[in-house]
Amino acid sequence: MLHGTAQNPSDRDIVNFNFNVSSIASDEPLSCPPHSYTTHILSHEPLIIYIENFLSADESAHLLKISEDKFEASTVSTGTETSVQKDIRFSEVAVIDRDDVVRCIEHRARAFQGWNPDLHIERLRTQRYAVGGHYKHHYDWSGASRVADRVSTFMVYVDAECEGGGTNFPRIRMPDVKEGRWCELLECHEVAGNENRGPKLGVTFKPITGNAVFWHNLAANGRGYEETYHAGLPILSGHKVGLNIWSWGSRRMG
Ligand SMILES: O=C(O)CCC(=O)C(=O)O
Ligand SMILES: [Fe+2]
Repeated sequence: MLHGTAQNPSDRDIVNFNFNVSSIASDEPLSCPPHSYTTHILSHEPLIIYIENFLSADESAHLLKISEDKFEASTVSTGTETSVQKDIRFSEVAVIDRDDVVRCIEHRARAFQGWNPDLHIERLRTQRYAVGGHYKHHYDWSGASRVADRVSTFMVYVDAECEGGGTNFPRIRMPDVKEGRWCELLECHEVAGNENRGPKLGVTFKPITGNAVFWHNLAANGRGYEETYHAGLPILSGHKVGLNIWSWGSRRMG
């Protein structure tokens, strides 16, 4: 069991956590339809990879359908108390059933990370934001246990019909955006005459339906990356539905 304080506020059910209970998706064999996606490395340390077409249109539609009657107000937790605090997190969360479509998405997330036998996928959740919805800056790793933690995150955009609502990492440097396609995927606020001032700190991923951002939460020595501090920025118009895929693994303290 893991004991301690979850910094990620949503995770009351993870605090008393056991790898053999239902919060972790098992990895029974199944046959999944072929699927391909495109990856772009944004950062090596911490590893951050942008994934285009992580979900097919059919998978996104299916996730929305099975989530619809399960959404509940998102909560935050201080370790001992769990409550709705809309100034910190204003959204709804649905813990979704593990049908075959969902299990194929779990399977894709495991395969992406190299089929590591020590890696366990937490039950998938969708998260819905309406206008004004947001999630203030936080870490997905908890640091509460020396044994295990959320080693990685996929933030998947299931339905992103919105202005605003980007996923913001204030401590990550902007890549060089003069060439390539980064400005399709990231907010690029070019200031005229600013070309020589070097890379800007702070990256915001645009929410684009079907795409995902993947990152490592822990360094090789078990330290939680402070650079993974991130937020779901407020929705200015429209709505956003995300999918959280968190992988648990052992935390080796160096
Ligand atoms: O909605 C987002 O862009 C980020 C959500 C998030 O960070 C989380 O659910 O842990
Ligand atoms: Fe997060």
